[in-house]
Amino acid sequence: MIELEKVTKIYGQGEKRVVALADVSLQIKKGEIFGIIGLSGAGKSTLIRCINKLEEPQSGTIRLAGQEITNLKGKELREARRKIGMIFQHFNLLSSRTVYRNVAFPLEISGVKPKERDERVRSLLDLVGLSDKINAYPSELSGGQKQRVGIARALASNPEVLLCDEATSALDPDTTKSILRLLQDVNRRFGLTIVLITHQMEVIKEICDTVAVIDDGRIVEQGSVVELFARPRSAAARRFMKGVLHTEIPPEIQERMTAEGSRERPGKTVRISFIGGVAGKPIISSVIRQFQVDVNILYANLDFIKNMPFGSLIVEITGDEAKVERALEYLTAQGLKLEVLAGVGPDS
Ligand SMILES: Nc1ncnc2c1ncn2[C@@H]1O[C@H](COP(=O)(O)OP(=O)(O)OP(=O)(O)O)[C@@H](O)[C@H]1O
Repeated sequence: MIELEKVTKIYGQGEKRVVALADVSLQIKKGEIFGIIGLSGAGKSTLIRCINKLEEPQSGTIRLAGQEITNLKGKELREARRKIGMIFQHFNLLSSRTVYRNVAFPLEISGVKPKERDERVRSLLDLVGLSDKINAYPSELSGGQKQRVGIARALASNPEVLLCDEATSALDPDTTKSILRLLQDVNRRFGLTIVLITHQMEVIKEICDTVAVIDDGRIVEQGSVVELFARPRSAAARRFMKGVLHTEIPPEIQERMTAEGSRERPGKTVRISFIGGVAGKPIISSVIRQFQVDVNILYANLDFIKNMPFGSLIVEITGDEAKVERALEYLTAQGLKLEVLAGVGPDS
């Protein structure tokens, strides 16, 4: 749906030269929710502004639904832009217009007849759950309600793509969730492609299918969200995930792992990470039964990435050394990721 090939955008010259995007290539598929995550100044806004041609890259190509937009002008550019809706961090509503007239605005500009316009505005406000605020002014709305108006307005001209520029960054966590649910809903209902830029990994984890990590103007990693969480390759991705997944070993467990005499029998302390289906299987009890080892759970954490269970357990597996080894092999064969944190002989 959207393809970027070696897009480079440079601001300024000489000492003031800033490479905001360096050789950025991305492929965003029709109907997916694609997240772009990066720190402040990484180049996210520049990227999204290049996609709707508010910025002109120095080199590279950008295609939207197969059409190269880089050289479009006038009527053709307007037509292409109509395929793209956009929502913003600070909503960008017109303060002197009511909710109804904010949503009607793009339809007025494109000359949609009053009756059709009225029907469309009312159905959009119904979709975003704001029918009761139809005559309110933006100043009378909460942040979440303002963003709902923004979404209704962006959808007014039936776009194929919705660009979201830090759309939930100004909202509290509960409101963020409700806005993300709404975006997911419109994505599913209309097959709308959503491109979302954010610095919040929670947002990526909650609704994105695919993610690209941007760092200092470069895409350092891209792929499915589940894959990113299971096996982050870049330092930037790992940094973003730290606060989200609680995979850090709690200090109490660290202490226990290093304390003398904490383990009476030989064994290993292992971190087991899992994703998806295995979460529903009784793997631990199978290990105990099949290999006659003891399993002591020291720490457990279960989370969800887009409704997919994702978790980690820290366990002590003790018993006969060969059986412990076989138990670990069995766990690996079940598709679990194992990391030995400490172990073999009894602590003494
Ligand atoms: N109009 C401009 N003129 C000069 N430099 C710019 C301009 N716009 C952005 N930059 C620079 O380009 C780099 C990328 O900026 P950009 O706004 O795309 O980052 P960002 O990831 O969106 O950051 P934030 O999350 O803070 O909005 C930054 O170093 C920024 O200072």
